[in-house]
Amino acid sequence: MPSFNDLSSACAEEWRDYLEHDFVRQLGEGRLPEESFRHYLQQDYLFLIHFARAWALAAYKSRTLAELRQATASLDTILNTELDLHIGYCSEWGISEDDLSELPESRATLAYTRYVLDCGQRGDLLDLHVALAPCLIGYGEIAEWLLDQDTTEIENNPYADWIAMYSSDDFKEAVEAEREWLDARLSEVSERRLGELVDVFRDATRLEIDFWQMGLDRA
Ligand SMILES: Cc1ncc(C[n+]2csc(CCO)c2C)c(N)n1
Repeated sequence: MPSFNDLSSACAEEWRDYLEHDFVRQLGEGRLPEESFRHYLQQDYLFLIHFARAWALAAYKSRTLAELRQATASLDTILNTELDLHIGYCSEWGISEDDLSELPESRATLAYTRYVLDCGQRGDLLDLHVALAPCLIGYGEIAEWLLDQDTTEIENNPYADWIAMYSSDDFKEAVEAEREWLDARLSEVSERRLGELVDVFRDATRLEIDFWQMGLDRA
Protein backbone atom coordinates (compact mmCIF):
# COMPACT_ATOMS: atom_id res chain seq x y z
CA MET A 1 0.00 0.00 0.00
CA PRO A 2 1.66 3.27 -1.09
CA SER A 3 2.26 5.97 1.53
CA PHE A 4 4.17 9.25 1.89
CA ASN A 5 7.42 7.31 2.43
CA ASP A 6 7.14 5.95 -1.11
CA LEU A 7 7.30 9.50 -2.45
CA SER A 8 10.40 10.45 -0.47
CA SER A 9 12.18 7.14 -1.05
CA ALA A 10 11.51 7.31 -4.81
CA CYS A 11 13.67 10.45 -4.91
CA ALA A 12 15.85 9.79 -1.88
CA GLU A 13 18.85 11.64 -3.26
CA GLU A 14 16.96 14.87 -4.00
CA TRP A 15 15.07 14.59 -0.68
CA ARG A 16 18.34 14.33 1.28
CA ASP A 17 20.00 17.12 -0.73
CA TYR A 18 17.04 19.32 0.25
CA LEU A 19 16.87 18.41 3.95
CA GLU A 20 20.61 18.51 4.56
CA HIS A 21 21.46 21.39 2.24
CA ASP A 22 24.47 23.54 3.16
CA PHE A 23 22.11 26.46 3.75
CA VAL A 24 20.37 24.39 6.45
CA ARG A 25 23.64 23.24 8.07
CA GLN A 26 25.08 26.74 8.15
CA LEU A 27 21.82 28.15 9.53
CA GLY A 28 21.83 25.53 12.30
CA GLU A 29 25.40 26.32 13.21
CA GLY A 30 24.63 30.03 13.21
CA ARG A 31 27.32 30.68 10.59
CA LEU A 32 25.09 31.35 7.57
CA PRO A 33 26.05 34.79 6.20
CA GLU A 34 23.35 37.32 7.10
CA GLU A 35 23.25 38.39 3.46
CA SER A 36 22.18 34.84 2.50
CA PHE A 37 19.49 34.62 5.16
CA ARG A 38 18.21 38.09 4.39
CA HIS A 39 17.87 37.36 0.68
CA TYR A 40 16.22 34.02 1.41
CA LEU A 41 13.77 35.52 3.91
CA GLN A 42 12.78 38.43 1.69
CA GLN A 43 12.11 36.07 -1.21
CA ASP A 44 10.30 33.75 1.18
CA TYR A 45 7.93 36.61 2.05
CA LEU A 46 6.93 36.76 -1.63
CA PHE A 47 6.88 32.96 -1.80
CA LEU A 48 4.49 32.69 1.16
CA ILE A 49 1.95 34.99 -0.47
CA HIS A 50 1.70 32.59 -3.41
CA PHE A 51 1.70 29.54 -1.14
CA ALA A 52 -1.21 31.09 0.74
CA ARG A 53 -3.00 31.25 -2.63
CA ALA A 54 -2.12 27.58 -3.22
CA TRP A 55 -3.75 26.61 0.10
CA ALA A 56 -6.75 28.74 -0.88
CA LEU A 57 -6.90 26.68 -4.08
CA ALA A 58 -6.73 23.52 -1.95
CA ALA A 59 -9.67 24.86 0.07
CA TYR A 60 -11.60 25.41 -3.16
CA LYS A 61 -10.82 21.88 -4.38
CA SER A 62 -11.77 20.26 -1.07
CA ARG A 63 -14.68 17.84 -1.04
CA THR A 64 -15.14 17.47 2.69
CA LEU A 65 -15.39 19.84 5.61
CA ALA A 66 -12.28 18.20 7.15
CA GLU A 67 -10.24 18.92 4.01
CA LEU A 68 -11.55 22.46 3.91
CA ARG A 69 -10.54 22.98 7.55
CA GLN A 70 -7.07 21.53 6.94
CA ALA A 71 -6.45 23.84 3.98
CA THR A 72 -7.68 26.94 5.78
CA ALA A 73 -5.56 26.06 8.85
CA SER A 74 -2.42 26.12 6.64
CA LEU A 75 -3.59 29.36 5.03
CA ASP A 76 -4.09 30.85 8.49
CA THR A 77 -0.64 29.68 9.68
CA ILE A 78 1.03 31.39 6.73
CA LEU A 79 -0.88 34.65 7.13
CA ASN A 80 -0.86 34.90 10.91
CA THR A 81 2.29 33.09 12.10
CA GLU A 82 4.89 32.49 9.41
CA LEU A 83 4.71 35.90 7.76
CA ASP A 84 4.98 37.61 11.18
CA LEU A 85 8.41 36.01 11.60
CA HIS A 86 9.51 37.35 8.22
CA ILE A 87 8.12 40.82 8.93
CA GLY A 88 9.83 40.79 12.36
CA TYR A 89 13.29 39.85 11.03
CA CYS A 90 12.95 42.39 8.20
CA SER A 91 11.94 45.23 10.51
CA GLU A 92 15.11 44.58 12.56
CA TRP A 93 17.06 45.08 9.33
CA GLY A 94 15.14 48.31 8.63
CA ILE A 95 13.07 46.76 5.81
CA SER A 96 9.34 47.66 5.90
CA GLU A 97 6.41 45.69 4.49
CA ASP A 98 6.10 48.33 1.75
CA ASP A 99 9.74 47.67 0.81
CA LEU A 100 9.04 43.93 0.74
CA SER A 101 6.01 44.24 -1.50
CA GLU A 102 8.10 46.11 -4.08
CA LEU A 103 10.88 43.52 -4.27
CA PRO A 104 11.30 41.82 -7.63
CA GLU A 105 10.66 38.08 -7.47
CA SER A 106 13.74 35.94 -8.08
CA ARG A 107 13.57 33.19 -10.69
CA ALA A 108 13.69 30.55 -7.96
CA THR A 109 10.61 32.09 -6.31
CA LEU A 110 8.76 32.44 -9.59
CA ALA A 111 9.54 28.88 -10.70
CA TYR A 112 8.55 27.17 -7.46
CA THR A 113 5.39 29.12 -6.65
CA ARG A 114 3.95 29.02 -10.15
CA TYR A 115 4.82 25.33 -10.49
CA VAL A 116 2.77 24.49 -7.40
CA LEU A 117 -0.16 26.65 -8.47
CA ASP A 118 -0.12 25.00 -11.91
CA CYS A 119 -0.10 21.51 -10.35
CA GLY A 120 -3.17 22.47 -8.38
CA GLN A 121 -4.98 23.98 -11.35
CA ARG A 122 -4.40 21.16 -13.81
CA GLY A 123 -4.65 18.32 -11.30
CA ASP A 124 -6.83 17.28 -8.39
CA LEU A 125 -6.51 17.91 -4.65
CA LEU A 126 -4.00 15.06 -4.27
CA ASP A 127 -1.68 16.52 -6.94
CA LEU A 128 -1.79 19.83 -5.13
CA HIS A 129 -1.10 18.34 -1.69
CA VAL A 130 1.82 16.34 -3.12
CA ALA A 131 3.24 19.52 -4.68
CA LEU A 132 2.91 21.21 -1.26
CA ALA A 133 4.33 18.28 0.72
CA PRO A 134 8.07 19.05 0.38
CA CYS A 135 7.31 22.46 1.85
CA LEU A 136 5.25 21.44 4.85
CA ILE A 137 6.66 17.99 5.64
CA GLY A 138 10.20 18.96 4.55
CA TYR A 139 10.43 21.93 6.92
CA GLY A 140 9.13 19.72 9.74
CA GLU A 141 11.90 17.17 9.04
CA ILE A 142 14.49 19.93 8.67
CA ALA A 143 13.65 21.42 12.09
CA GLU A 144 13.80 17.94 13.67
CA TRP A 145 17.08 17.12 11.92
CA LEU A 146 18.59 20.42 13.05
CA LEU A 147 17.68 19.79 16.68
CA ASP A 148 19.31 16.33 16.44
CA GLN A 149 22.68 17.66 15.22
CA ASP A 150 25.40 18.16 17.82
CA THR A 151 26.67 21.07 15.74
CA THR A 152 23.37 22.97 15.97
CA GLU A 153 23.71 26.09 18.07
CA ILE A 154 20.57 27.55 19.64
CA GLU A 155 21.95 30.03 22.16
CA ASN A 156 23.37 33.05 20.37
CA ASN A 157 22.18 31.72 17.03
CA PRO A 158 20.72 34.69 15.08
CA TYR A 159 18.38 32.21 13.36
CA ALA A 160 17.04 30.61 16.57
CA ASP A 161 13.56 32.14 16.08
CA TRP A 162 13.35 30.53 12.65
CA ILE A 163 14.28 27.11 14.09
CA ALA A 164 11.87 27.56 17.00
CA MET A 165 8.92 28.32 14.72
CA TYR A 166 9.41 25.20 12.58
CA SER A 167 9.94 22.97 15.62
CA SER A 168 6.93 24.27 17.59
CA ASP A 169 4.21 21.86 18.73
CA ASP A 170 1.58 23.58 16.55
CA PHE A 171 3.76 23.17 13.51
CA LYS A 172 4.51 19.51 14.31
CA GLU A 173 0.76 18.86 14.60
CA ALA A 174 0.15 20.37 11.15
CA VAL A 175 2.92 18.19 9.67
CA GLU A 176 1.46 15.09 11.29
CA ALA A 177 -2.06 15.87 9.99
CA GLU A 178 -0.69 16.35 6.48
CA ARG A 179 1.22 13.07 6.60
CA GLU A 180 -1.90 11.21 7.78
CA TRP A 181 -4.03 12.73 5.02
CA LEU A 182 -1.43 11.86 2.38
CA ASP A 183 -0.99 8.31 3.70
CA ALA A 184 -4.77 7.75 3.55
CA ARG A 185 -5.13 9.12 0.03
CA LEU A 186 -1.98 7.50 -1.36
CA SER A 187 -3.06 4.08 -0.06
CA GLU A 188 -5.80 4.10 -2.72
CA VAL A 189 -3.73 5.01 -5.82
CA SER A 190 -2.54 2.73 -8.64
CA GLU A 191 1.13 2.19 -9.53
CA ARG A 192 0.70 4.42 -12.56
CA ARG A 193 -0.83 7.24 -10.56
CA LEU A 194 1.88 6.89 -7.92
CA GLY A 195 4.47 7.39 -10.68
CA GLU A 196 2.83 10.68 -11.69
CA LEU A 197 2.77 11.84 -8.08
CA VAL A 198 6.45 10.92 -7.58
CA ASP A 199 7.27 13.20 -10.54
CA VAL A 200 5.41 16.09 -8.90
CA PHE A 201 7.06 15.44 -5.53
CA ARG A 202 10.54 15.22 -7.10
CA ASP A 203 10.06 18.46 -9.06
CA ALA A 204 8.86 20.35 -5.97
CA THR A 205 11.82 18.97 -3.98
CA ARG A 206 14.26 20.14 -6.68
CA LEU A 207 12.65 23.58 -6.55
CA GLU A 208 13.18 23.64 -2.76
CA ILE A 209 16.89 22.87 -3.33
CA ASP A 210 17.07 25.78 -5.79
CA PHE A 211 15.45 28.04 -3.19
CA TRP A 212 18.17 27.28 -0.59
CA GLN A 213 20.84 27.63 -3.27
CA MET A 214 19.47 31.06 -4.21
CA GLY A 215 20.17 32.14 -0.61
CA LEU A 216 23.70 30.69 -0.54
CA ASP A 217 24.59 32.15 -3.93
CA ARG A 218 23.81 35.62 -2.64
CA ALA A 219 26.78 35.71 -0.24
C1 LIG B 1 10.82 27.87 0.31
C2 LIG B 1 10.00 27.48 1.49
N1 LIG B 1 9.61 26.20 1.61
C3 LIG B 1 8.86 25.83 2.67
C4 LIG B 1 8.49 26.75 3.63
C5 LIG B 1 7.68 26.34 4.84
N2 LIG B 1 6.28 26.63 4.68
C6 LIG B 1 5.77 27.50 3.82
S1 LIG B 1 4.06 27.51 3.80
C7 LIG B 1 3.98 26.29 4.93
C8 LIG B 1 2.68 25.66 5.32
C9 LIG B 1 1.90 26.36 6.31
O1 LIG B 1 2.63 26.64 7.44
C10 LIG B 1 5.27 25.93 5.34
C11 LIG B 1 5.57 24.94 6.33
C12 LIG B 1 8.91 28.07 3.47
N3 LIG B 1 8.58 29.03 4.35
N4 LIG B 1 9.66 28.41 2.40
